[in-house]
Amino acid sequence: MTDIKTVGVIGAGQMGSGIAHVCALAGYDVYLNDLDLAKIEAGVSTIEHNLARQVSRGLIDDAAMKTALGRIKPAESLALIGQTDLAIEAATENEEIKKAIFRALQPHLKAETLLASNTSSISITRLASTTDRPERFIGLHFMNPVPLMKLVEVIRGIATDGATYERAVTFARSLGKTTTNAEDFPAFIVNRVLVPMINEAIYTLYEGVGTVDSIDTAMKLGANHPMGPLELGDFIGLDTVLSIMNVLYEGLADSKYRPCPLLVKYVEAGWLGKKAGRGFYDYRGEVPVPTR
Ligand SMILES: CC(=O)CC(=O)SCCNC(=O)CCNC(=O)[C@H](O)C(C)(C)COP(=O)(O)OP(=O)(O)OC[C@H]1O[C@@H](n2cnc3c(N)ncnc32)[C@H](O)[C@@H]1OP(=O)(O)O
Ligand SMILES: NC(=O)C1=CN([C@@H]2O[C@H](COP(=O)(O)OP(=O)(O)OC[C@H]3O[C@@H](n4cnc5c(N)ncnc54)[C@H](OP(=O)(O)O)[C@@H]3O)[C@@H](O)[C@H]2O)C=CC1
Repeated sequence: MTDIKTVGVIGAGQMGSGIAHVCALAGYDVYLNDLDLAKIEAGVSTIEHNLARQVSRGLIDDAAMKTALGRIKPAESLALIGQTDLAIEAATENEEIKKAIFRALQPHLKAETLLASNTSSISITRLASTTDRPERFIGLHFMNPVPLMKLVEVIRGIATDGATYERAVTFARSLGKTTTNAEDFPAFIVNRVLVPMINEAIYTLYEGVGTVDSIDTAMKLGANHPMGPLELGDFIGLDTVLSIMNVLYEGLADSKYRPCPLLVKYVEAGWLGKKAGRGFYDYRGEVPVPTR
């Protein structure tokens, strides 16, 4: 059993809302924070939509949905997050943003609060070093979409102690997740393997080897991937894909990780994928339409 009762989630985007969703369903009281109340409310309505989908599929009942929603409280101030037993940061994949969040949270933290980051790629050791408790700081890397994906990667920074690791693993398992241990190197395991594959698919498009449709169809039917790599890039968010490639490129100092210029162009255009309405597909109509 976990001794954690309350969970704070910072960032109410696709991952923060998913983490709040599974925590509330598992019985935790959740405080959800973002830059303003409108963003928190948007996160809560995403959770409501995704819980309703689980009800319609017979995975949970109506009462469980209502109880879970009742457990999620908006936290406009980080002061509320600092009083939780476990604070999970799930804001934009940018090291400076994440460090600024942990610095701002610092004065509000109760002594026992455990800190976690859902970062996809950034050093847990570096993020932990901005806090007063690197021994109680850990990477809890959930997968997207959180309610459906079984894995949580657990990443210890250089100073993370054994008790924190055990508590984090017990917590993730209490959400019905399976954990794997990854060492603290750029992008850990899943994204070290997955994101260069997505970047390579974008090079394949850039070099004219295939179209959006032929590349995704090839990988879905030829390699049994549930989503094609370009659809998956859009699903993750192309800003996040680019950030991860940059962390790999800089952190491993190897040119094989250079981000594809076409990926950079899409991000510069604000075509960030599904969450922005447009990426390698245009999602604004009835069905997604390839943009190349
Ligand atoms: C970047 C990182 O740091 C790490 C990562 O997470 S990498 C990404 C890892 N994830 C993947 O690789 C996912 C690959 N895709 C899949 O496995 C499958 O397509 C899937 C599990 C996502 C969906 O499978 P499915 O249930 O057969 O699809 P379907 O019922 O049609 O649902 C698809 C839709 O529901 C979402 N979804 C379904 N149930 C959901 C739930 N309970 N909560 C949230 N989203 C849900 C999907 O994202 C998608 O959205 P829309 O319908 O709103 O457009
Ligand atoms: N997308 C994915 O598939 C996965 C992502 N991750 C990781 O999860 C994290 C979040 O990603 P994701 O949910 O996809 O991104 P989103 O862009 O969907 O959400 C990020 C949210 O954080 C908000 N935010 C930015 N700065 C702050 C701040 N200072 N305080 C509070 N909230 C802030 C953003 O607001 P605004 O939009 O106004 O900037 C936005 O609402 C990243 O670290 C990412 O790498 C991990 C696993 C999978």
